[in-house]
Amino acid sequence: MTDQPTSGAERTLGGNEEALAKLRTLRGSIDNLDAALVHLLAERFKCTQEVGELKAAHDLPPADPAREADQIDRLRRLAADARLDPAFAEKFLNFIIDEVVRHHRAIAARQDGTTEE
Ligand SMILES: O=C(O)C(=O)C[C@]1(C(=O)O)C=C[C@@H](O)C=C1
Repeated sequence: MTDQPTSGAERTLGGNEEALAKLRTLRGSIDNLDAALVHLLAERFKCTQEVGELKAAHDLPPADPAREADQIDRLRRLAADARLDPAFAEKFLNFIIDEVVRHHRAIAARQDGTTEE
């Protein structure tokens, strides 16, 4: 017996038990991978929080474009090897770094006694 369908795609598959089972297995893996991504991002932001504090303490600028260029080159190569679209990998990294730089600016502003945001 199959559990009740829980989404539109599951309802559409209806009585196709084989396809339904495959979809559910794949979605289980996707959920595990999404959880891993959240945990990895949380660890990354813990590190960048410390970098932000270090930069503010030593009056370093929040962003380091040369470092970013190296990271983008490296990630694009890794993506290509992994058969992931390098343009997507670059966009994803830039999205994360933009958020990190926003945090760095807020840390620096707090340290200067000013309020940013
Ligand atoms: O390595 C740094 O200097 C950081 O602040 C971390 C980080 C990143 O998130 O990887 C963020 C901003 C910089 O422009 C470069 C890299």
